[in-house]
Amino acid sequence: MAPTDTGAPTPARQSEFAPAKINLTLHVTGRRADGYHLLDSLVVFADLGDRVAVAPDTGLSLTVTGPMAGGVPTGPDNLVLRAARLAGVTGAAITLDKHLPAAAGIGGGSSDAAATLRVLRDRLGVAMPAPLALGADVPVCLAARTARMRGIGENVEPVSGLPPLPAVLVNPGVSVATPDVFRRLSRRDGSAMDDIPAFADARACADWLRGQRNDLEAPARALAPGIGTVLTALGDSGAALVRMSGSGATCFGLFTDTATARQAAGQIAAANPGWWVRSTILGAAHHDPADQPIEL
Ligand SMILES: C[C@@](CO)(OP(=O)(O)O)[C@H](O)COP(=O)(O)OP(=O)(O)OC[C@H]1O[C@@H](n2ccc(N)nc2=O)[C@H](O)[C@@H]1O
Ligand SMILES: Nc1ncnc2c1ncn2[C@@H]1O[C@H](COP(=O)(O)OP(=O)(O)O)[C@@H](O)[C@H]1O
Repeated sequence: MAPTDTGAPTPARQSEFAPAKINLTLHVTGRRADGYHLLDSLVVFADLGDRVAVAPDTGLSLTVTGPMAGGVPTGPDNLVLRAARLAGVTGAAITLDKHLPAAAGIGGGSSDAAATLRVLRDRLGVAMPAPLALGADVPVCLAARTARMRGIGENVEPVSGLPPLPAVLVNPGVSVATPDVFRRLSRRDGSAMDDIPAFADARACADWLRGQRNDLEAPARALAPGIGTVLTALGDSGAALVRMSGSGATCFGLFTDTATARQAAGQIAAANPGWWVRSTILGAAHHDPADQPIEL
């Protein structure tokens, strides 16, 4: 690994939080000649996620641990190793502690890649490569703060004025492949998201969001009908707004207070033992005190 910019000794092991990404909205507004879709999305981050730790070593290696490690690739295809290679790193022992479901529309892999790039840049002085090469979601995950994402994902504009949003995330344990969901879109020329106002509170934000969309929700539901069951369960639990994130299958419910969100999560989890259910706060950038502030 390259030395730090300051010339100070490189610390032995550095770690970084990789928060879950939630698309509060996801409008598909066009399609490029190469098949990638133009998006307009309000993206927030949760206070739960994975953790990437990097220690200097002679070769490049990855160990995947944690409750959601099952099924996550451990070889060169893992986005953490792809990120390290893209940054030109050849000597690092990386540990990925996995808490987010994979292929779930909450950017687990993209956020892991972004956290790897952040730890390499901010703690270890490695030059930042162009993140889009790792996936359309990686630029916004690099910012790891509330943002409006446009283009295919490369245009990331910080957004302020969102209150912290108490929420429940639910994944029914079915994974849907992102390309399959985009392929099933019935139209690709939807309207852009409305301009984002400042919100007095979580209810005002939920009210505004009701007038926006996730255009991938209908095609994902057609591929995985279980998504509809999750949305119904969240709606029945008293959420002010329910929607799918990204290309699914994870859905979120927004609540007006944390206690109600926690109670709803408990009820949904008890009734559906196979589901991944978590209460969280969305939109408060980086709850992890170990992390550095991120500049866009
Ligand atoms: C849909 C979104 C919304 O935030 O989230 P997820 O469902 O993945 O969480 C992202 O755009 C996903 O980003 P990411 O998962 O990094 O996508 P990539 O690896 O670049 O692309 C996977 C595939 O998705 C399709 N794709 C992705 C992004 C985009 N703007 N247009 C597309 O058509 C393409 O078929 C591409 O081959
Ligand atoms: N670190 C990682 N964590 C999760 N999935 C990964 C990782 N690296 C590569 N992948 C692959 O990336 C795909 C997309 O994963 P992920 O980013 O979690 O989902 P999504 O794009 O739906 O938000 C998965 O199918 C998985 O095989």
